[in-house]
Amino acid sequence: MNRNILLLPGDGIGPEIVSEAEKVLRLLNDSLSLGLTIDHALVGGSAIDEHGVPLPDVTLDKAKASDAILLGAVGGPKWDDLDMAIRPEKGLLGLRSNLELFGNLRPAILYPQLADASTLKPEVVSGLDILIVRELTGGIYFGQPRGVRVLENGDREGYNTYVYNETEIKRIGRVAFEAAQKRGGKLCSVDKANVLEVTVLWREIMDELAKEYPGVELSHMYVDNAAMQLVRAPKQFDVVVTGNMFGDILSDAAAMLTGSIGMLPSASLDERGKGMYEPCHGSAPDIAGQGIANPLATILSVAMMLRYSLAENKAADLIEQAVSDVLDQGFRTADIYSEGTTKVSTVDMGDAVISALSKLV
Ligand SMILES: NC(=O)c1ccc[n+]([C@@H]2O[C@H](COP(=O)([O-])OP(=O)(O)OC[C@H]3O[C@@H](n4cnc5c(N)ncnc54)[C@H](O)[C@@H]3O)[C@@H](O)[C@H]2O)c1
Ligand SMILES: CC(C)[C@H](C(=O)O)[C@@H](O)C(=O)O
Ligand SMILES: [Mg+2]
Repeated sequence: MNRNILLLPGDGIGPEIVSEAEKVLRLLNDSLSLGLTIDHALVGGSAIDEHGVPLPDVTLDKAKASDAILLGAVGGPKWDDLDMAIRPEKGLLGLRSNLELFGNLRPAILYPQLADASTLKPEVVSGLDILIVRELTGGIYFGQPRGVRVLENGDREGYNTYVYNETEIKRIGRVAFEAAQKRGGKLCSVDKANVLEVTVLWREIMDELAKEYPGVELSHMYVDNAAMQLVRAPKQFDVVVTGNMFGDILSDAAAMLTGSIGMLPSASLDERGKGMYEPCHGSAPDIAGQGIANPLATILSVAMMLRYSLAENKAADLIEQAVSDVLDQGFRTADIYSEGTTKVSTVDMGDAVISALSKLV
């Protein structure tokens, strides 16, 4: 069966990490005869430089025609002064909304070999395995009206709208309940229902859904407490479900529990399981071009792609095993380096995964 995979390297470290992930994908494609056709396109700042817009029609058309997409990262100081409507980030947001990728899965798993790399005490994070389910196409990111206006007194006022309708809450809720059902059976819904009406509705709907999933134990937590609990006792969580902005923030915090944001992959899925896969981190302009970025989050995103969009579970398992083997061998990029391990570059880390994978296929 032929499947089309679109690679969108993007900006900053994006091209560096996506080319390591591409090596992994090509090796598996060849050795397991996965029938994947791999194409590339521009998004974000690189698309602005070439086409004047962050999401050119040619990229969107290719994305719509593909079976799965792998994205590196977008953005960087070069484009920070552009109008909001044409910033690189709009390219990513446009892909998410045009493809209706509302269900964002961000698993934070601590590889035991990295217990020392986390800034938290090993006993706090060892064995950590949590899943953040973030709503990705609604909330304050997309609510209208939005903008900056001038008031009668001449003051400028910025405004955004935090809005969720029942349908949007229900569909992300179902993704989270179903994930919890397959995992540890615990779901924590994170909101700000003590202040924001939109999240009062969110909480009501999660309670209604809970009746359909008797095997899942639902709890609620305010987002400020959730941020604190994530660093105090993260292992109390199994699945966390939350809105777009809270999920963005909490997943970066969760990333540090795993040692580095360079370890956190993600899947963004539509109703039918078509997906875009990307590391949770950004384009890291501070280290771009130095060849030191950690490619593992992107490589692990390929594993999620194989599992969720391509039903190639064996290939996905092999990638995760290879990553674990490489960590066992002591290879570390700078962000996860600790004494006694071997510091390697982005390309060396990619090569180490390829070499571990070659022994497994
Ligand atoms: N999905 C995306 O495309 C995405 C996500 C987040 C931020 N961004 C964009 O990226 C740009 C930079 O944002 P930021 O600095 O706030 O966040 P960032 O995630 O790019 O970087 C934060 C810190 O983490 C480090 N880091 C990130 N990824 C790493 C990796 N793979 N290996 C080692 N270290 C890594 C960076 O060096 C930096 O110190 C902005 O333009 C932002 O809008 C894009
Ligand atoms: C770049 C930005 C639009 C994006 C977000 O806020 O969703 C990023 O931070 C992420 O976590 O994927
Ligand atoms: Mg983010």
